Amino acid sequence: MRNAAETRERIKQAAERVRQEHPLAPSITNAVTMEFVANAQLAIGGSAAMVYLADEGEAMAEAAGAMYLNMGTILPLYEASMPRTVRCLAGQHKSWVLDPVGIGVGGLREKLLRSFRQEKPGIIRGNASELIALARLWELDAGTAETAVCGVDTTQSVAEARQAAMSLARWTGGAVAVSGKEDLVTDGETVFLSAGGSPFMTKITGAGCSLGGVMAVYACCAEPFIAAAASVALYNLAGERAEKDAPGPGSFRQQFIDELYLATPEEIAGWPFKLDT
Ligand SMILES: Nc1ncnc2c1ncn2[C@@H]1O[C@H](COP(=O)(O)OP(=O)(O)OP(=O)(O)O)[C@@H](O)[C@H]1O
Ligand SMILES: Cc1ncsc1CCO
Ligand SMILES: [Mg+2]
Repeated sequence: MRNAAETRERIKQAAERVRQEHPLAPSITNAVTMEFVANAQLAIGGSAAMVYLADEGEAMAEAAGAMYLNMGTILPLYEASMPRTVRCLAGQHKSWVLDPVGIGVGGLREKLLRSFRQEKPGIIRGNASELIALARLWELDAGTAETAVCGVDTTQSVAEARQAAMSLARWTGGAVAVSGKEDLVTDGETVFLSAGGSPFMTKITGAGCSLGGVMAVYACCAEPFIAAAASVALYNLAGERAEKDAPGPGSFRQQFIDELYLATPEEIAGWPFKLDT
C-alpha cells in the first residue's frame, strides 16, 4: 500500500517537471476530440502531435516520452498504424495510455483491443462501462459486473468497475484509471479515489479523452500510477473551478482549459484524495 505523503510529493514533482521540460506525448486519437486533447496537453505544459499513419506513429514513438492511443473513431489504416506504433514504443521501453472508447462497436476495434492484451499499456483509462468491457474482452476477472457498454458514455458507476480495474492493472503491471463522479486509479494494489470536477464534464465531448492525453504527458515524467493520479487530481480541481462562473457547457469548456493552465503543482498535489486497498 502506498503512502499519501509520498504520493503527494511525487505528484508535485511530476507536475513541476512537465512545466519545466514540456515533454512530447503524441497521439493516435479520435477525430471528434483531437483538438481538445492537444489543447489540454499544451495547457498543462506538455507538447502535442497527432498522427494517423504507421510510419509516422513509429517516428512519433521514437521522439515521444510517452504516447496516447484512443480507439474512438477507428479508420482502416489503424489496423497497421496502432500495432506498429505500440511495438515501437515497447522496443524503447516507453509507456503509453490506452483509451478503449467505443469498445463493443465493430470488428476492427475489437481486433485491435484484443491484440493489446499482450502489449500491456502502462495506463488504461476509460469510463466504468468501457473498463468492465475490456476486462471481459481480455478474459480477466471483472467481478460481478455485467458489460453494459452503449456508445461512448458510461451506463455504470465507478464502484461497479473497481474489480475490473484491479484485474486489468494486475495483468498489465501498470495503472488503470476509471473516470466518473468520483475517479479511481489503481496499480492493482493501492486504490486512489478522488472526487471533484463538474457535471458539465459529461455535457462536453472529450473530457475523458483529454484526461487520457494529459496522463500521457505526465507519463513522460512519472511512473503510471503517479501520472494517472496527478491527472485525475488536476481534472477534479480544474473542473470544479471552471464550473463557478460558467452558465453552460460552452463557456465551461473554455474556462476549463484556462484552469488547467493556471493550476500550480502545489495545488494539484494538494487536491484531496484517499488511498485504499
Ligand atoms: N458526474 C460527474 N461529476 C463530476 N465530474 C465528472 C462527472 N462525470 C465525469 N466527470 C469527470 O469528467 C472527466 C471525464 O470522465 P468521463 O467518465 O465523462 O469520461 P469519458 O466518458 O471517457 O468522456 P469522453 O469519452 O467524452 O471523453 C473526468 O475528469 C471525471 O472526473
Ligand atoms: C462522441 C465520440 N464518438 C466517437 S469518439 C467520441 C468522443 C468521446 O469519446
Ligand atoms: Mg471516453
